[in-house]
Amino acid sequence: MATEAALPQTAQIPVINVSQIDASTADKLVDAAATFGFIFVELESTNIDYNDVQRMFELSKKFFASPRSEKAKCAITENNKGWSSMLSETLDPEHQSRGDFKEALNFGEFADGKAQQPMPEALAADESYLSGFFDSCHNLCVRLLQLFAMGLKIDEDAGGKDWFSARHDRSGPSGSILRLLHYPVIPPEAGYVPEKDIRAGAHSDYGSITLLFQRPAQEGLEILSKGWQPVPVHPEGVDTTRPPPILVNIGDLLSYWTGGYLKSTVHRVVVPPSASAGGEDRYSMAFFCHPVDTALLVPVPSALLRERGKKRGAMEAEAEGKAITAAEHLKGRLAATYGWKK
Ligand SMILES: O=C(O)CCC(=O)C(=O)O
Ligand SMILES: [Fe+2]
Repeated sequence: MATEAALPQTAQIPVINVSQIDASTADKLVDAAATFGFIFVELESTNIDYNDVQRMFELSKKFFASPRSEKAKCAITENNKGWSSMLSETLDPEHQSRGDFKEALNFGEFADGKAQQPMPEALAADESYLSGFFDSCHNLCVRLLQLFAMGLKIDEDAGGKDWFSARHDRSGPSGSILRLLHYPVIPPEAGYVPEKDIRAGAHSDYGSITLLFQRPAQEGLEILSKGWQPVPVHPEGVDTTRPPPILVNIGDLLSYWTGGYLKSTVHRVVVPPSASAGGEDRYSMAFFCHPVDTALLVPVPSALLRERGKKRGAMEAEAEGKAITAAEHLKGRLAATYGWKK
């Protein structure tokens, strides 16, 4: 359920401190998610250590710099795990000959510190470290899901603040993915055209919530809100000497689950014109949090949604006796994107 957020031209995505699990933080998060679908979360207010973010970016660089033949051994498969390069479906065919605009490495859930997919040679020694970072991202998502549940005023007798997190408890397989992204610089002689050289095509994310880690001075993300609006790495009011805040956005599944109340906002990546004159490669990292595959997307028992929600998404499906699971929701979204058979 991708929508265009009602973000006024001049509005800023709010920056929220999530160190407290309390009603005021919860209300701020839900407000931002219902208005913009995007929220900045102060990194220092989370369980994630900036040294780990930086080390992850070092590992990412190391992997993407490794020989193509090695990366190809971990090529992405239908389970959405592995390395993909130049996602051609996101690019205008007239630009195909330019080569790679973007490559990515997706890690699914680890089990006891072990990847459940071919491990790239360049990262083999860091498998348990990557698994630990995956866990930290998941734990932050659990905290955010608790805050969302509080802000939505989920009925206490139905599970209250733990209603979403109980459905993201890692008791079974899930679609959660940790993704490393690399956008190589386009050489100036390639005739860079900012409006055409889209590095990641317009899309919305599939899962519950996404954490996006951006690097200082590596802008490029834009969100669709009455036209394309650039998203800064350091928003106004956050000193550039501080770690960039984590950008959190709502995915299609959580939007579907809440009848569209929380917005899954369309976004894309361009490399700003200033980068055209010999800029640097852009690296980013995303953690896509999904419920366990078996979670049934029934209407959220929320006082706020009963009051303000629309009979859409999970609310409509339930009324028709067609509630789907998280796995079915994801399968539908992947099939729509990659043309894989349902
Ligand atoms: O690289 C970015 O900044 C955004 C990536 C993204 O939106 C995605 O992978 O879903
Ligand atoms: Fe995205």
